[in-house]
Amino acid sequence: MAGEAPELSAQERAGKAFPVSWDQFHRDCRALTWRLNEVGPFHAVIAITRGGLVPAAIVARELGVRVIDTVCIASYEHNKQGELQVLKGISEAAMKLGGGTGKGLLIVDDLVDTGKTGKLVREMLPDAHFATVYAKPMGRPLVDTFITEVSQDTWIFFPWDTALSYHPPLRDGAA
Ligand SMILES: O=P(O)(O)OC[C@H]1O[C@H](OP(=O)(O)OP(=O)(O)O)[C@H](O)[C@@H]1O
Ligand code: HPA
Ligand SMILES: [Mg+2]
Repeated sequence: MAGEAPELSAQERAGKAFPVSWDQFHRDCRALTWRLNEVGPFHAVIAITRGGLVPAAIVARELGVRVIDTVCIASYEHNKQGELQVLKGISEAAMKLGGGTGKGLLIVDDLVDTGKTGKLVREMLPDAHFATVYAKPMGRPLVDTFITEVSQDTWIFFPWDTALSYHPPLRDGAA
């Protein structure tokens, strides 16, 4: 259909790799907080698990927010997206802090890709501020604040999903 991104195979998606180190991730989260500090204050941070837990901890620490809640959503099996499953909704206490619509609440996730996860959480908290560290073009319109945009066919490798390992030289036989 016109205007829609073509379906990419797992290999194509994994082809353009964007590996992120712990150091880089921490820096990017701090940069995100600088921007969010202009928008707040926030009553609470809502982390979209699991990927949003790490940036939420860093952002909450920098902003001095001590109330942190989770919305638990699963959809990807490796790099293939399936049906979205809400495993746990937002707590009543956090809902109350956001006046039922999310006003004054900060939703944090590691990234938006297709935007499906972000859209679902935005529907739960329409007046909340939604921040991610990274954004791909399809999901970008859903995010209020982010730090780095990567292309739709890039796969971001987070430090908690990776480990240091041997990488063969580019030129055949150079090892
Ligand atoms: O914009 P979308 O295409 O919806 O994708 C973005 C979501 O996908 C990943 O979560 P995932 O469902 O893999 O779960 P995880 O956070 O537990 O790894 C990521 O952490 C975002 O939450
Ligand atoms: O690029 C990505 N990297 C890691 N997890 C993801 N979930 C959706 N897109 C991505
Ligand atoms: Mg996630």
